[in-house]
Amino acid sequence: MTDQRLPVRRALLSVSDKTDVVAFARQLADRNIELLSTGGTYRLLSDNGIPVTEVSQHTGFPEIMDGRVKTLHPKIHGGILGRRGQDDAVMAEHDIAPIDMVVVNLYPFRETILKEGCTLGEAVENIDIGGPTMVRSCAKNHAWTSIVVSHHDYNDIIAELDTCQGAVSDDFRYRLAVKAFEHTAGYDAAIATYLSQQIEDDGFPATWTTQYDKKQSMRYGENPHQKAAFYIDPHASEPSISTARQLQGKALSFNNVADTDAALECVKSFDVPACVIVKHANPCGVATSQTSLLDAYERAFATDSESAFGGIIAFNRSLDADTARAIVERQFVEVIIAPSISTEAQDIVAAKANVRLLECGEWSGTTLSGDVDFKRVKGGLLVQDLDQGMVEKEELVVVTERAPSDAELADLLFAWRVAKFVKSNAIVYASDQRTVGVGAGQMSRVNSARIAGIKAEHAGLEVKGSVMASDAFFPFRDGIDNAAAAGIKAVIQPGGSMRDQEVIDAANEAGIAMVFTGMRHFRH
Ligand SMILES: NC(=O)c1ncn([C@@H]2O[C@H](COP(=O)(O)O)[C@@H](O)[C@H]2O)c1NC=O
Repeated sequence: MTDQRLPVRRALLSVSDKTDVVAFARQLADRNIELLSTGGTYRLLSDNGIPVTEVSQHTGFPEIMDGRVKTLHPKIHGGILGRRGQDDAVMAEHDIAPIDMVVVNLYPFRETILKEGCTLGEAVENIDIGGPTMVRSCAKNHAWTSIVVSHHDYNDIIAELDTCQGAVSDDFRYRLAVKAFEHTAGYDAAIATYLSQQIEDDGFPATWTTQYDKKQSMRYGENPHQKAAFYIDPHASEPSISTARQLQGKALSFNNVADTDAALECVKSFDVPACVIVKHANPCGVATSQTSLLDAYERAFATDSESAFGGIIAFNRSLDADTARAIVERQFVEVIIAPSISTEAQDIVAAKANVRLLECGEWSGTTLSGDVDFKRVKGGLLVQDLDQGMVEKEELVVVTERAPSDAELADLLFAWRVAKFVKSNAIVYASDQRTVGVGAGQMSRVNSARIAGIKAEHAGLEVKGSVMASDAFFPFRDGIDNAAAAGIKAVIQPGGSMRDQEVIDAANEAGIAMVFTGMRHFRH
C-alpha cells in the first residue's frame, strides 16, 4: 500500500446515534472542512452554531417519503464515488462536488426489534437504505475517501487529521473501509435473520449469519500446531468470559478461554459464596460456603487437590485478599475470575506475574433470552437454545418410599447444579455443599460413578452418606446398586427410563431417597 495522504475538504454527516457528533463536527469545521448534513443531524449541528449545509440544499432535491429518500442522489453518490483524477471531468460536467469523508451510523434496527411489541412494520421502517448505500460507496472508494461508522472513532479521526496536516493516510482509509463493510454486513445479517425468523416455524433463520468480532489473536489453538483467535459477540452485555477484563497475567490461551467459560457459567448457578475449579472443561472441585469465599475455595480445593493443579478458578463474589493469598501460596493456577477483584487481592496475585486475573462484573442472575449454543461439525453448524433450564426445589418429584431429608435435598440440588456443567456421562457425589467426587465424560454411566468413587478416595473423602447426581436417567438398576454399595444416601436424576420402576425398586431396597427432575442436562 502506498502512503498517500489525501486532504479532507468536504464531509457529509448523517447519524441516527448523535453521541459526540456536535463536538466532532465542530472539530472538523475548525479544520476548514465544509460540512453537509441530513435533516435531523443538520438541525442539531446548526442549532449548535456549526456552519453546515443541508443535503437537500446541496442536491437541490428535497428529502421525501418521510426520509426514505434523502441522500440517494447522484450529487451525493457521485461526490463520494468519483475517482479523483479520473472522473474529474464528468464530475465538473454535472456539477458534482467531491465528498472526501462520510460520517454515518444507521437506523437502530437491532434496538427496534428488541423493543417489546415491535411490529413488522416498525422493523421494516427501521431498515436504513440511504445510510448503508453511502457507507458502501465511501468504503468502495477508500482509495480517496474516508468512511466513519462509529462515534468511538471520532477521536482517532481528529488525531489522524492533525498528524497528516488535514489529510488521511491510505492505511487509515483502508482500515476504515474494512470496518465499514463489517458494519453493513452485520446490519444486513440482523435484518435477514429477523425477517427469516418471521416465517420459519422453528424460529431459526433459514441462513445463519451471526457476526462475531475478533477480541484477540492467540499464539495457538487447542494444540500448538493449530492457529486460533478469540471472537466475541459485539452485542453481548451479560458478564462472561467474552466481556471480562484481564487485570494481569499472560495472554489467555484457547483452552484457558474455554475452561474459564465453563468455570464461570457453573459458579453463576449458586446464590451463596461459591468456588468452582475447572480442569479440561470439567468442574473438579466445587463448594459453597455460608461463611466466606476463602472457606468455599478451601473446600473446593480439598475435594480434588490433585486435579486443581494448573486449574481455572471461578468465584461468584468479589475476590478478597485472604482468598487470593490462599490460592497463590497453595497452588499453581492458570486463571482466576471473579465479578470483581479487591485492590489487596490484586496486589497479592501480582506476586505471580503469569497468573491470568480476570474481572467480569456482577451478573443479574438472568441470561438473555435468545441466547444460543453452537457446535461445529464437519461442513456444518448445530445451533440450539442455550441450556438455561434449572429445576426448582418444588418441582422435584420424590419417587421412593423414603423422601430426602432437608440436608439431603440441599445437597441433591447442589450436586445437580454441578452435574449440569460436567461432560456426559456425568456423575457427581456431594455432601455438605461440596463435591466429593466427579466422574466426567465416560461412555458408560457406571464407569463415571466408579471414577467419582476413585476421586473421593484419592482426596481422602468419605462417599458413605453422600448424595449422587446423574445428568441423565439410569437405564438399568446397576447404577443404583453400585451407589448403594458405596454408601450413597440420596439420588437426583431426570427419570424417564423404560426401566424406571426397576431403578426405583433398587433405591427402595437400599433405603435410598430418590428424586426425579424431569429435565436432563447432557453436555457433550
Ligand atoms: N434514505 C436516505 O436517503 C438516507 N440517507 C441517510 N439516511 C439515514 O438517516 C439517518 C440520519 O437522519 P437525520 O440526520 O435526519 O437524523 C442516518 O441513520 C442515515 O443512515 C437515510 N435514511 C434511510 O434510509
